[in-house]
Amino acid sequence: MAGSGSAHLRPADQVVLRVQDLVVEFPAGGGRHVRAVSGVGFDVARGETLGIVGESGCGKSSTARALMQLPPPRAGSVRLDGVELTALRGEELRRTRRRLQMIFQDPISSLNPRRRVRDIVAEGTRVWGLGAGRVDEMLEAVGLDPATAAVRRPHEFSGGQCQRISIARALVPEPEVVICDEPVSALDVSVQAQILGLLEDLKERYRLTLVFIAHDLAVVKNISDRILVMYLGKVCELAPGSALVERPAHPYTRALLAAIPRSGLNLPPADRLISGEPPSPVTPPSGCRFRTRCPKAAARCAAEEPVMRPLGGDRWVACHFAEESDGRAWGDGGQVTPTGT
Ligand SMILES: Nc1ncnc2c1ncn2[C@@H]1O[C@H](COP(=O)(O)OP(=O)(O)OP(=O)(O)O)[C@@H](O)[C@H]1O
Repeated sequence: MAGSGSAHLRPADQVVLRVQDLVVEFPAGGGRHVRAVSGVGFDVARGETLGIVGESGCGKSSTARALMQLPPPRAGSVRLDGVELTALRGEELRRTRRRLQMIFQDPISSLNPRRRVRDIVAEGTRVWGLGAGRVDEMLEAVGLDPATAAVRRPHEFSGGQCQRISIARALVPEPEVVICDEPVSALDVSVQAQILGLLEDLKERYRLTLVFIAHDLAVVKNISDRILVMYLGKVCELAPGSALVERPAHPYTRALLAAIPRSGLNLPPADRLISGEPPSPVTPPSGCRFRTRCPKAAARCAAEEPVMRPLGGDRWVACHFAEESDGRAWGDGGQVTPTGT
């Protein structure tokens, strides 16, 4: 058990997706392993949008793929409506996975360039035996004209339009949960807002539950009901979106917020809050993984790994020294030391 604890998980009957003690590993040469995800746990209520944020390499995509069982995690539990996905194989897994679909970061490379849009979006209708009318319905739902869009190929569309096609393809199998892995990161800022708005509309219209992954807290803060912050393969904070933004408890969350221009918080400039790269997940620091970059690190942080503990108001944090704060308390100019020092 990797230390994040399970106290922050809700009873299973209140959630549609429940993830517990998730571990994802990759071979790192010389018989060693990268533990990309190290004991992550969270749950998502039906109709909720859970944002997952953290720097590049913190394990967001590995978590997303493990939810889909692509590939199955090294350890841990992923329950969809109480069904343990990690225990399913073959046809049973394929059938259950229909209810869980994914949208990827790079819309252009995730679409087969040789196929016409109708065939790309229709993939799910053939696999799942759904009527072809679903293709036109989904293209319309994402704001594309089926009459003209369906016969064209991906290279004839802009990045934003390609992401609309990806979203249509993901919605064809009538999923309950959609995992959006950095769906706007590759798009122009002007297009990002349109795609975010579209996802929110589709969520309402098709009663979807969303897991929304981004490295940029500015992107998730407006669309997430709750936000989970990851650092080096672990959860460090989980809270309702507004509370997390207004009263960040974990020093790492504060650093992420400080990186957002005009965040409204009285935080020191981003470059004073966090610097350097995260340590390697092959050899993570002892105790708290953030301690090598944390301005508040103390001896206890190296000796004892913090577990998730409640702060009230459905806020949870894995930090020995996190306190109730309205954000202003952070304006003390704390200096994050570079990695490895
Ligand atoms: N196929 C792989 N083989 C080896 N290591 C991997 C593999 N995929 C991911 N990793 C490593 O696992 C860790 C987590 O990567 P992951 O892609 O899940 O993070 P992320 O937060 O999604 O980052 P990004 O936004 O850059 O994709 C990183 O250290 C990464 O180098």
